[in-house]
Amino acid sequence: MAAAAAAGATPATARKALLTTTATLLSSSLARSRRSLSCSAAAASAAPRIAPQPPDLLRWVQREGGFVHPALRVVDHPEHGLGVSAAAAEGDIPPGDVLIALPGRLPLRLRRPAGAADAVLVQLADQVPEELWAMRLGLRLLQERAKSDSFWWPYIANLPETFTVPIFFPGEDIKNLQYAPLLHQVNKRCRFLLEFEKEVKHKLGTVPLEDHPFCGQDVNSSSLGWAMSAASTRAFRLHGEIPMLLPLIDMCNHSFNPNARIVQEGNVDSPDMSVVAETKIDQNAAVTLNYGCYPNDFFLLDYGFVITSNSYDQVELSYDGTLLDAASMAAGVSSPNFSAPAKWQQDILSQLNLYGEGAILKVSIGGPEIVDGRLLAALRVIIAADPDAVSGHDLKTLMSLKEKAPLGPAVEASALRTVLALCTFALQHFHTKIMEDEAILKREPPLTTELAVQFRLQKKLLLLDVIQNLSRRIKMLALDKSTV
Ligand SMILES: C[S@@+](CC[C@H](N)C(=O)[O-])C[C@H]1O[C@@H](n2cnc3c(N)ncnc32)[C@H](O)[C@@H]1O
Repeated sequence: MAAAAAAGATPATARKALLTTTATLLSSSLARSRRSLSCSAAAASAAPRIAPQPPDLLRWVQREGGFVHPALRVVDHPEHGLGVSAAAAEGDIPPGDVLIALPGRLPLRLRRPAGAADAVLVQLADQVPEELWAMRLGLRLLQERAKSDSFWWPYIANLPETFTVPIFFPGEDIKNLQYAPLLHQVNKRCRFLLEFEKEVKHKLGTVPLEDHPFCGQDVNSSSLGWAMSAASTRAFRLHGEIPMLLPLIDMCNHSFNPNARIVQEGNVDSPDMSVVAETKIDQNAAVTLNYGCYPNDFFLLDYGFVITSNSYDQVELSYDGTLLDAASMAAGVSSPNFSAPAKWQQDILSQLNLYGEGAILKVSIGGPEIVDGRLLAALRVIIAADPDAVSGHDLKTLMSLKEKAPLGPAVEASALRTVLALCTFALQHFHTKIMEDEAILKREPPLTTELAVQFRLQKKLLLLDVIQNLSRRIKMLALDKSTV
């Protein structure tokens, strides 16, 4: 098991290319029928908008046949950027009231090709791996952003000019994350953008101007990064379906205890989207949606923010026999055999998908489970070392921390102590101490530093929480034993 937190960095060239402000206007004959795709690096404070004085988004939605509750306003939130709030003096909004409704033509998404330019765009989108769905939608956004007469211009003009996602972090702050799984994802995205820039340039090099999806404008990793980030920070994928951008609805900020939810009606080709009050919304209160119950890796990578005390946050580990032997030895297990499990143990590990071909070795600590069920079951089974003791228990029982000591208090205490050792190993992989991180944050560093340091601090605090929780359980086991 390799503890995951370790420093690494995005290749300098990748970062440089993404941070370079680039906007190359090509043929002057098209200059009046298109808008610049210029992008800049992450801002130090709340992001400015694409247009310095953007049109009123709320009025545009109403003009185009949408509904906006009369109490709603778009307001600046000191920490979350713009947001939707209920105005004072309009009275509370009762649960069930419709807050925003968008007719089917307002959501922006990839569409069936309606011409040669669309066909080229779809061909480009087909080259993007499914996991980077935000880039596919981003291409469509970039297509509309390039047009001077886009139907969606009032929406696009209100989009942030910059994003605080880590692909735009300066190199120092990428290093400041100190957490290998996220560094891996950031590197992957940066590399993809650089490669994709080449593919896009190659493809568009032979496309006639009238079929060019970006009105003849140059597209580089910087503008592609802007588009991917605009989509990942704002798109909704309801019921796992095609992602889409929902004007105005995407001004609502996130909360794990939201007071509103999105409802989708109509058919797939013309979805009618609305936001409905889930609870009473007080005057002046922000309208919030739940973006999902995910770890901070997801929120930082896709949305550019970190949630403190996020109960869904996790530290990722890789199931590895050698490290587990070391951890269980540190926990006082006399002769652990994680590196060489017996045949009957191999069978159970295979059922847990931790052994054999196609095994998924990624496990986690933290989140609602506290200890990944697959990891906990593996620890219990290997430490028990007795097939008869294990045989009477199903996998569900072995995977649950709620099941108190299914294989007896001695096995349980050793398994939990092994997790404690893993937490300690993981803590040691961070280069800084909690107190150092807290001191950095007190000095109010630049936003990207703050995000990186807050991200790693939250991981460490999570590990400490798990250590405290498991220590309590081990004490209880000892008490139970002495009572017996
Ligand atoms: C769908 S947009 C919401 C509108 C956005 N605040 C704006 O200014 O356009 C999502 C973005 O809002 C910000 N945001 C939303 N919820 C947040 C929260 N709970 N904490 C911090 N930032 C938040 C993040 O920048 C995120 O990428």
